[in-house]
Amino acid sequence: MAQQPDSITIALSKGRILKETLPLFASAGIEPLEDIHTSRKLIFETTQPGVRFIVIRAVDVPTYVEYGVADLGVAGKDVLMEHGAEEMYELLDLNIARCKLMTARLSDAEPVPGRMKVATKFVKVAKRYFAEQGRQVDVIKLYGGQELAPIMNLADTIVDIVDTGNTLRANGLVPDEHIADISSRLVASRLALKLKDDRINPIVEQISRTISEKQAS
Ligand SMILES: Nc1ncnc2c1ncn2[C@@H]1O[C@H](COP(=O)(O)OP(=O)(O)OP(=O)(O)O)[C@@H](O)[C@H]1O
Ligand SMILES: O=P(O)(O)OC[C@H]1O[C@H](OP(=O)(O)OP(=O)(O)O)[C@H](O)[C@@H]1O
Repeated sequence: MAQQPDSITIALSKGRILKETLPLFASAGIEPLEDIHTSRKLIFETTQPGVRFIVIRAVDVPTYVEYGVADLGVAGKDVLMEHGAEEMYELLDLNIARCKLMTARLSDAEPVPGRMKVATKFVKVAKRYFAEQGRQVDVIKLYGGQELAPIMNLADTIVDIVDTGNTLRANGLVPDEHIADISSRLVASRLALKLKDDRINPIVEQISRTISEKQAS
């Protein structure tokens, strides 16, 4: 379904941040016409004519936005850092899904002489981080459950999201180095900001007000 010139498409990450994202758009008068959590659909018309949501995997949000297929998108800063943020602008810190991107290792791990093996979903972020430190590493790509890698001796260290630290503790790991503070961001395509700013600005301003009110309460 091609985009109408005056329509707005908003790419939402399904998964853990969807539930916290929807009230922010609802405050700007944008609510899905169907239950987004139970439907198998990927496109949802909303209460605002010409504004629709697409609901996709978190890692795919930057792709839809950078190609200008989605005008706006919501994704974690971790996902944006890993993808690279060309052709898009970060408009707002939504202050949801706050966590940290960290390295972690087995609590009884000895220091690694020479090249370190790092397991992670965040290959580019990890390579950049260790390169900046002048440390030699081999990065091993995993798609989840990174905490298993040091236990199984697949890697010496992981780069992963840490929130409560429960997953690390449950697996005998400890957080080590802090790479970045993470939260979800509202991003816009460069094209949409040029061509549709009159439709986008009121949405962004209202969500920004809602975030400020939430922070103040
Ligand atoms: N434990 C956590 N606590 C708080 N925020 C988190 C946590 N884990 C991930 N996040 C944030 O929420 C975003 C979405 O996480 P989610 O688990 O839904 O996606 P994902 O694991 O990247 O996607 P998928 O399930 O499609 O592989 C992440 O990009 C990150 O910014
Ligand atoms: O510090 P905690 O509160 O325990 O949260 C951190 C965990 O949450 C995320 O996992 P997710 O549930 O997304 O699974 P994943 O292993 O597929 O990434 C992340 O990858 C950690 O494993």
